[in-house]
Amino acid sequence: MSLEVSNLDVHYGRTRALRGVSLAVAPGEAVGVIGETGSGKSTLARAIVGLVRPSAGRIVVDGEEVSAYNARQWRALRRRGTVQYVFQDPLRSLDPDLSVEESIVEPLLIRGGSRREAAERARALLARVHLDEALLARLPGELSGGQRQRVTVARALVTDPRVIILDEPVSALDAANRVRALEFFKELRDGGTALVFISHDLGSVAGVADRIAVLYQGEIVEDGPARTVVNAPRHAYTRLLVGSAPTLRSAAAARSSRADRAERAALRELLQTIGGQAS
Ligand SMILES: Nc1ncnc2c1ncn2[C@@H]1O[C@H](COP(=O)(O)OP(=O)(O)OP(=O)(O)O)[C@@H](O)[C@H]1O
Repeated sequence: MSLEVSNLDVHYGRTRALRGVSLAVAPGEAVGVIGETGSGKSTLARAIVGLVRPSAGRIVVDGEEVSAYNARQWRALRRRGTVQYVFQDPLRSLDPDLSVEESIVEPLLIRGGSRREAAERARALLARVHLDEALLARLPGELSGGQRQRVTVARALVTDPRVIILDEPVSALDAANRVRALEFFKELRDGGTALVFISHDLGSVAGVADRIAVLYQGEIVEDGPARTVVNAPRHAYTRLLVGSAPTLRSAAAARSSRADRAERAALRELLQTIGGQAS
């Protein structure tokens, strides 16, 4: 397993934000963690990258029990970049004063790589996320939202992480960019990276997640193959999520003649990947 979380509890003072959470993600597997606001999604992600300390339970990354690490070991692990956390807001993870190239190469330079090698790697990574090299000289403020998100992903990839946690990876993207992003995440997953998608919207990650875990009030109430969770949810809360998922629900609206063709094609593709039907 690339990531194994077992019986994790996290407290903030007297608030118990996570209760006995267990989640395993294999290399080349994509798991969606879905839950409403306050359900504990960010807390889980933050615990996995060592930003909050669990009060009980274990976290094992690539065979190492990181939940037992001290601050120095965490710093070393972060420098290696074995686990990467891509924040929901790309502007939060990109320094506004650094060019795209500088942002991408920074983690490599911190690890002691040469500037020349780092620049070559930045070019290769930009191509990997399907962005033009002409963007290397731009500042984050000079990019579109979709381009910025791809730059943050390129930056996360620079350390060849075993696990990438993506917070709301497609929620802010339009239909065409969403489909492109999902295709790219599939390529990453197929290359052996373990992916964890965090979202409040089941529909937005159902097309790429192999498995979906539903987090409700700090507990995982359902965990199963994405198709099963979407088509035959067992828990009442999951049924509510399926019913209210904007992307899944809007599939019906997209069938109407008013819906624009690109949106309809994107939705069809999304639904096909999870075994649904769109005409
Ligand atoms: N630093 C903190 N101090 C105290 N309580 C916190 C802190 N961070 C989160 N919480 C509480 O822990 C619970 C889980 O919060 P968390 O941010 O993990 O939820 P979330 O599912 O990520 O929500 P959202 O989708 O709104 O980001 C909530 O009740 C929240 O109020």
